[in-house]
Amino acid sequence: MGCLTELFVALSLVVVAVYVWFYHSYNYWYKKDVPYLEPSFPFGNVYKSFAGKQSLPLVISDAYRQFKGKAFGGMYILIQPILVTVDPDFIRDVLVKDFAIFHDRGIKVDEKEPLGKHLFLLGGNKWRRLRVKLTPTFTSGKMKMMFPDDGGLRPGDGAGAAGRGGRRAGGGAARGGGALRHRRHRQRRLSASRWTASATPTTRSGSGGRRVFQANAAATINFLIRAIHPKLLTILRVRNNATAVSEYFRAMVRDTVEHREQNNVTRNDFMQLLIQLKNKGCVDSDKGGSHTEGEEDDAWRLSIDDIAAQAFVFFIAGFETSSSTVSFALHELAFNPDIQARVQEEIDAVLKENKGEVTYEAVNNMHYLDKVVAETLRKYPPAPALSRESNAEYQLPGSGAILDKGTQVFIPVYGLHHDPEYFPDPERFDPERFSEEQKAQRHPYVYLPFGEGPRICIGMRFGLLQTKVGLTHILSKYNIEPCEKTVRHLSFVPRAFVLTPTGGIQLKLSSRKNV
Ligand code: HEM
Repeated sequence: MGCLTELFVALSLVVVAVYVWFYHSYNYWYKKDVPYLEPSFPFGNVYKSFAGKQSLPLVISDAYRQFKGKAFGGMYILIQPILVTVDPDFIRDVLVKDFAIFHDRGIKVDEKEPLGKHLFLLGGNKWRRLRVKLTPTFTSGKMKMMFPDDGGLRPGDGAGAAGRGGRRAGGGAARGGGALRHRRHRQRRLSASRWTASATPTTRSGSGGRRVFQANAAATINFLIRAIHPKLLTILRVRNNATAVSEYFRAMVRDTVEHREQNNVTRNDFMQLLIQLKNKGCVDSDKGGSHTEGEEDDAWRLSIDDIAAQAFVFFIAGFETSSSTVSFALHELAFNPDIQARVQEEIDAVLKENKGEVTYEAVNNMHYLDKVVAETLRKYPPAPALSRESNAEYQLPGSGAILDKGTQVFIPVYGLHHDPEYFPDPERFDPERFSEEQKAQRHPYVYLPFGEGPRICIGMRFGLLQTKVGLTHILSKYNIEPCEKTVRHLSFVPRAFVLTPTGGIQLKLSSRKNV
């Protein structure tokens, strides 16, 4: 009995100590005189995210609406104070002017995870050096090179591992009409995600890729423990669910490299460029021959694990983002038949001029399609928030407050894109928001689907290209309409980091018999 009482007293003391510790932490923004949202024990301001009701980037975008009128505001992920930017001038400072202080994302790299050392996660000099090496893999010359001579990127054209292990999908899947489902693949159904996976050269099959995106409770718990203190992950020996994915990916990259090197196979894809970085430390110039982009860098050739990590990030960053954009665009076009007709008219005219071929130049000549994609990325930004971390103390603009070193700063992209001050009637789908006149009237830092500054999405041009090529192929052959299962106003999966529609997107495709 005595023992039980002691245990009870000890437990009560622990609970009280934790409570006091949390409440003490919740004074952080108050003491700095920074406007903040009132936190509640123990989740701070992210209960909805913890409970699986709303994703963290969307919780942050809601906070943006509450801070509107101020330059920034503070909130808490459990007890971790984070700053949300509101004023577009301040956003420009964080992303560009004061990049030297905010060059990292504040996401810790797991040193034991070989695939973790990729461009998105690395910080400081490691990031800078890698970014310089990888930038030449995304030139317009390289993009062009990835177009096959017979009419552009298509489902199944992915090459490399995708060609060997992947199943061909898409092409005839929706022939004669059918429903388009985003996220799940069934035979005879056209899948936007399957299409972009095959254009990114590292997939064995769509389902392998899918595992990377499986959002689950374990990932959320991992994230929250990290928010209390990153070291707790090591102390508690919490492994994220990445191990199986990591092994799968590394084996696939090793197989592909070995296959190409042993059989002298070369292909026009990212993997080939990564192999050049492994063997020479730089990629061949767009001019061909022995020219290289930059000097050969013997001191740092990428290791096989380095290239696996980059292939992995190209896949995760390029797969769901572009395929969701195709799906979201088709969803909006189904409900806006006049816009659909106009974009189809443009596609038909440009393809006619190009003898029916979907070439790099043809896609770049589709100016209305460009606006449709831009408006899709406004309404549905695949990355609904950006993050940065301060690496030094920082004077907050128009305030006496100093941001401490190591504070995470979030830029609420979704909130900005849905702010009626910048995009009147934000739920309306209107590509004309991206006419030259309207763009010139807007602050440039309120539209950030690819981020901005030196850390802007490195694959932006490729992402836009594969999205437009996908839409061109689909819209040149099919009319898109809502079907009985279509939901007009989409909601989003709460545990996903990339904006993902709950229940997928379901639409009716019917053959355009007149073309
Ligand atoms: C519609 C398609 C895409 C969207 C909306 C998108 C969006 C983004 C965003 C918002 C960021 C963060 C930028 C920042 O923090 O300022 C990012 C980073 C990145 N993206 Fe993309 N992305 C897309 C396609 C791609 C593709 C196709 C690839 C590669 C093949 C790619 C590779 C990357 C990489 C490696 C980074 C990290 C860059 C760095 O930290 O230096 N993305 N992307």
